[in-house]
Amino acid sequence: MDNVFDYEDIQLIPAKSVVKSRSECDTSVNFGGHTFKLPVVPANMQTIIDEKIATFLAENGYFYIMHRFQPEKRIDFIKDMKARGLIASISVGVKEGEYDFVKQLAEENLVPEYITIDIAHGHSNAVIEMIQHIKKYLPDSFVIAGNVGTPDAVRELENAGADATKVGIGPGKVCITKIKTGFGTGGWQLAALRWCAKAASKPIIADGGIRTHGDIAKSVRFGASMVMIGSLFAGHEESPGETIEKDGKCYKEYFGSASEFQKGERKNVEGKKMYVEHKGALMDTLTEMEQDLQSSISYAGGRKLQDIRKVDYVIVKNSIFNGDKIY
Ligand SMILES: NC(=O)C1=CN([C@@H]2O[C@H](COP(=O)(O)OP(=O)(O)OC[C@H]3O[C@@H](n4cnc5c(N)ncnc54)[C@H](OP(=O)(O)O)[C@@H]3O)[C@@H](O)[C@H]2O)C=CC1
Ligand SMILES: Nc1nc2c(ncn2[C@@H]2O[C@H](COP(=O)(O)O)[C@@H](O)[C@H]2O)c(=O)[nH]1
Repeated sequence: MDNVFDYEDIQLIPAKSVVKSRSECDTSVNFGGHTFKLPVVPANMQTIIDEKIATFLAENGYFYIMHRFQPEKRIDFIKDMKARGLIASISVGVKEGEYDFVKQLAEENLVPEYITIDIAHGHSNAVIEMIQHIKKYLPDSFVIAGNVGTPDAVRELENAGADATKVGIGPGKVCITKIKTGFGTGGWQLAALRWCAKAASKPIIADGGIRTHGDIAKSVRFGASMVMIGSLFAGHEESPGETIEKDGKCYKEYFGSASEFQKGERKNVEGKKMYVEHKGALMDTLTEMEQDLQSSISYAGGRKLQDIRKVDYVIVKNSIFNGDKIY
């Protein structure tokens, strides 16, 4: 790896605008055969998404991935989404019971449009075997496999049959993998994304480390088809986490999927819990993301999302925030 950088080390270089209004810029993306309003998906974590939010997102044209931490609810969830004519997008793990679950879906002819294999270290035989198992029993499901952080891993999972790979090991806000293990893409997630995207022949989801809406445009520039975001989606009125009040302010919990709060035990803990300030309605954030991304497209001198891919960039020596708080 030569140039190593992260989101805040990069600025995209503006090109002459070709639109009269930013509202002309189209942020939609085709991913896995469906078109979504934004190249953004809330993280498949228990304090970020639940059945209600998934339904809201699907009804309003946004991509979603339901988490896998209440496995017993997944069958009813898929049935419910199908009954409403909505896309079913679920997560699975790699333990023995998950193989039976996939077979059960096939037997009941319940075919989710998207299945995400959600594993910390996705470059493994366990994930490769699960990809092959899903492709055998549910060949029409679009399989997203992860997480990975190297071109080798991307190639191997694609060759095993994955339709998309998810890149990001350790850049998450509630992640402590980098501290506990010394490994990952934390601190150079954007460069890792570029590295992986160069090797990929199928779409990539950039996962973790997004701290501002501008980071979405940067992810697209460096090869992401979709961007998974946790912390920016935490703390909304609709968010599943517990709400607490402190010094007259409301906060909501956001915890890692490998935290002891998720696992119920202190074993192989690689995540923590934090409280984020209450942010209001989820729809307001999605609307602001869309407006900011429309603006990004206009600065790219384009009309559609893919135009961001063509812009130049510079690596800035100091933090682009110059010590300022982000907001
Ligand atoms: N994106 C990221 O940076 C990270 C995300 N996470 C999230 O935490 C959740 C839990 O992840 P995960 O622990 O994978 O899921 P599971 O707890 O379901 O573990 C999956 C299986 O993989 C094994 N396993 C876990 N880690 C490794 C490893 N490093 N090497 C070899 N085998 C391993 C586990 O066995 P055993 O437990 O016995 O080792 C288990 O059999 C997921 O939602 C994941 O996305 C967690 C860490 C990093
Ligand atoms: N190392 C860990 N990573 C985790 C854990 N739970 C979730 N995640 C990853 O973080 C992103 C969200 O990142 P954010 O910066 O947008 O908040 C999520 O999609 C997972 O990939 C965890 O316990 N440990």
